[in-house]
Amino acid sequence: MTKCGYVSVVGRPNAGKSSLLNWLVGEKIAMVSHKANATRKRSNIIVMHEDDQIVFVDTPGIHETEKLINKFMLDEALKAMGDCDLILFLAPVTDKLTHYEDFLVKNKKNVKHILLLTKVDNVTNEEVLEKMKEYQVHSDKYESIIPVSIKKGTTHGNILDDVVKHLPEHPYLFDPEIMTTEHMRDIFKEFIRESIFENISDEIPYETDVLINKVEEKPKIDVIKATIIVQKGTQKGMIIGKNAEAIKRIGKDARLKIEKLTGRKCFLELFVSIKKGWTKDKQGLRELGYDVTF
Ligand SMILES: Nc1nc2c(ncn2[C@@H]2O[C@H](COP(=O)(O)OP(=O)(O)OP(=O)(O)O)[C@@H](O)[C@H]2O)c(=O)[nH]1
Repeated sequence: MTKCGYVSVVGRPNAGKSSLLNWLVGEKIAMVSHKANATRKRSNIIVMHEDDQIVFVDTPGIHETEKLINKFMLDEALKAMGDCDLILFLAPVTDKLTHYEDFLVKNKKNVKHILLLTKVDNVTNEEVLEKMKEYQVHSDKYESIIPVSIKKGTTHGNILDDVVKHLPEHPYLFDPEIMTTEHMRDIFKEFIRESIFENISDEIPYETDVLINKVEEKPKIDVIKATIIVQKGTQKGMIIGKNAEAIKRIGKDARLKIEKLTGRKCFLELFVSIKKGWTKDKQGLRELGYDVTF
């Protein structure tokens, strides 16, 4: 009998969740960003490990703030934690234990979890061992503790073998041929958002979102039209940039990512539109495709 189950990837913003998932999948599907809070919506990422199937649920970082968009993110993270068979808790090696201890309190259903110490390339081996010793006070709570470095490339096998050990015997939940249950449109949207984060400094990227207006598959090329939504005119100016240089860079970066994923040529046309206060407005969030239920 095959093993198959849901695994939530949880940790504070910037803990390295998307990087880890990308690395495990070996394809650029989950969104990676240098800034916190880039991952807003949950997405399933399916990894076949030998004959077993792992369904990773990417969750936003757990944190509390005032803005509605952030409340939604916390809600999603907690929902994912309660519903899964296993949690991978990511703790950057330089973090104090407090984030992990907060998580233990929030993990009300006591879902089994593996503790991953991330970014271990930032410190010496002695410091890694020292941190692992600190976590020993909680050794009755986690299944195992694994140091990870995406930069140095610790072997995937260890993590996936360990994950599968804790999954139930179950038939596949998804067709093994598909990498993700996310609609292609959602992936294109994430690529464009990621390119905004990479090209625009400041707080602006947090106040933008992207709508995919149209995807048309022509015989030799995919034509994608998308709108970047901002809150104010000044932000629109920043996104477009002097002589439209910024938006050209965003468009080019996003197009290359899309072409790499689909293996096809792509024509990406970007528009910018102003929609005041969308991060605080439930209807506005719904229109952007967020499933707001609270
Ligand atoms: N040195 C080092 N940096 C890493 C490693 N893994 C991730 N990073 C960096 O850490 C930053 C955050 O990584 P992400 O994968 O976007 O983090 P996240 O937890 O998904 O962040 P949110 O989406 O904001 O919740 C990026 O700049 C990564 O390049 C690692 O193993 N070593």
